[in-house]
Amino acid sequence: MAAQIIDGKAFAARVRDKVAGHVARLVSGHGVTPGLAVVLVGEDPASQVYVRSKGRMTVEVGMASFEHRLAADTGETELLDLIARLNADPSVHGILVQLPLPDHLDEALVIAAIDPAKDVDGFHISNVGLLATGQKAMVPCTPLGCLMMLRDHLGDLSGLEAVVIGRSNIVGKPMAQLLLGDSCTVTIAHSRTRDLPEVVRRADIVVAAVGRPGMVPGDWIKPGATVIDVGINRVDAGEGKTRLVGDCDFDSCAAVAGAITPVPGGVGPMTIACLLANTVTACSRAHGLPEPEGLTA
Ligand SMILES: Nc1nc2c(c(=O)[nH]1)N[C@@H](CN(C=O)c1ccc(C(=O)N[C@@H](CCC(=O)O)C(=O)O)cc1)CN2
Repeated sequence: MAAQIIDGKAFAARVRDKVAGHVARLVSGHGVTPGLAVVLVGEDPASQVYVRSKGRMTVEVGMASFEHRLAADTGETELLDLIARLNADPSVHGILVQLPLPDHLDEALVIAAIDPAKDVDGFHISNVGLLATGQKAMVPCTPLGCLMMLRDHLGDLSGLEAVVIGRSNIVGKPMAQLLLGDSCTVTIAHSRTRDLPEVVRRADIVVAAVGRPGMVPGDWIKPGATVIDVGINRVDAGEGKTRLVGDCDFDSCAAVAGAITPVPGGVGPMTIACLLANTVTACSRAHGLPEPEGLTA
């Protein structure tokens, strides 16, 4: 069986079009322009690329982009002061601090300083709690993107067996909450899980989010299952070059699965599209206006 390839790049473009439509309605109907502030501390090359893409795409959908680039040795007080100013700024509806932060900064403290209503990453403990209790939350962008692709591909997810491999706060745990919210039977597997291959073989939906290149081989996959590969791992491609691979061994998984996301071009592009979706949602909520349809969990 050859799996259907779920084209995250094309899906993300459709999500951005929907966001642009909602932004246009906010601007023309209510005189409100959603604004997203992105804070980058230091010069991590991958983060610089992501932040540049975020700024460009924010402007492309008609929103205001505020970029704050701080030196790698920026102190906690200076960063917290900036967040306090962004929290108080009515033209800023979404705040994102690009991760990872330099080692001397306390990530949990910095995230806790963001106004939960502007926390478009969905990492603030208030949003984590709201999601876990099935209430209206800001939902982390990568899992939200995975959920959108799953719903689009499978329709109703209720009753399906889902296995999430990885228990990070950013992907694994919120992904499991979202799947539970859609009435899947959810298992979170991790490095201590006994007989991981057998656990994964039960799954109608596999979400791999461990950051280990090619860890999931095709013989772990139930025939016809939907495989969402969140891994973005840069590996040696010889001759001084590198290439990106996922957590799943693509060829062997694609031979068994019903559908699979590629790396690159799968989950990755959905992360930024969902950040834009969360920003327009945050703006709508801040102004007591209807939320965009199809862009939330
Ligand atoms: N505050 C946050 N920091 C980070 C997040 C996040 O959601 N919030 N996620 C990642 C990085 N990230 C966005 O910030 C991100 C990662 C990957 C992609 C993407 O489009 N990847 C492409 C490949 C790009 C490449 O060639 O390197 C793909 O998979 O096709 C977008 C955004 C960590 N930090």
